[in-house]
Amino acid sequence: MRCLERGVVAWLTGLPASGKTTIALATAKRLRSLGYRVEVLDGDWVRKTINPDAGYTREERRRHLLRVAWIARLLARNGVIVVCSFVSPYRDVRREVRRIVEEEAPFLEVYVHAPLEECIRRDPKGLYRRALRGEISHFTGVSDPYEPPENPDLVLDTVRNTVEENAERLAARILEALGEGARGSPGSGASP
Ligand SMILES: Nc1ncnc2c1ncn2[C@@H]1O[C@H](COP(=O)(O)OS(=O)(=O)O)[C@@H](OP(=O)(O)O)[C@H]1O
Ligand SMILES: Nc1ncnc2c1ncn2[C@@H]1O[C@H](COP(=O)(O)OP(=O)(O)O)[C@@H](O)[C@H]1O
Repeated sequence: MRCLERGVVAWLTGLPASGKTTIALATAKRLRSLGYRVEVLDGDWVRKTINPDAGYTREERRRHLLRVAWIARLLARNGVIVVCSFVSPYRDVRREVRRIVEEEAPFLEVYVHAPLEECIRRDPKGLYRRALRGEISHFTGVSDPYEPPENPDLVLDTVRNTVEENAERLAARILEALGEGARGSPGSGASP
């Protein structure tokens, strides 16, 4: 197991069904196989466990995401690589998240991109179908806005690229932020 003095937070933002969870898990698997300690904080999981009362109004999402930012910060300052996957649709809230994390650890904003029509086509949970019928209020992409990042650290296109290609790119970007070198080879800059 590699021991980093300080980790990093990679924050995946994108529409529902854009591929955030899938990429987060594939990236974590890849980094763990290289010996890094990785935590994935995912919207569905956090909403089931830590934040069971969080709803989807703007203010509820903001409170939910700022709590996650603090958890991610604590983990990262203790040497854990944290991959967060949240719709996190509002630019100003993502800015607040970055500010919280960057006081103690590097932060990467990662835009997981697929066009809305493709997300609607995938619809793995059937939520777009329900939202389009008017059964879910404040549904991102349908009845609530998604504000794309203006200056993301990385863009992952989930139509053109496979899950594995995107996971490889994200893992490489994370290792770069850690100063670990592109392939994370042993002895390439890990903290003593
Ligand atoms: N109204 C509404 N808007 C957006 N998403 C909704 C909504 N209601 C339920 N869901 C499902 O909840 C997942 C989003 O949770 P997040 O915590 O990532 O959202 S947020 O960052 O607080 O905006 C999101 O999961 P993902 O598909 O994994 O993104 C949806 O499946
Ligand atoms: N290149 C890709 N990257 C990620 N997901 C993809 C890709 N191609 C198809 N998918 C599918 O899209 C869906 C994305 O779902 P999920 O990862 O839960 O997205 P999100 O967490 O953004 O809601 C999954 O069913 C996944 O198999």
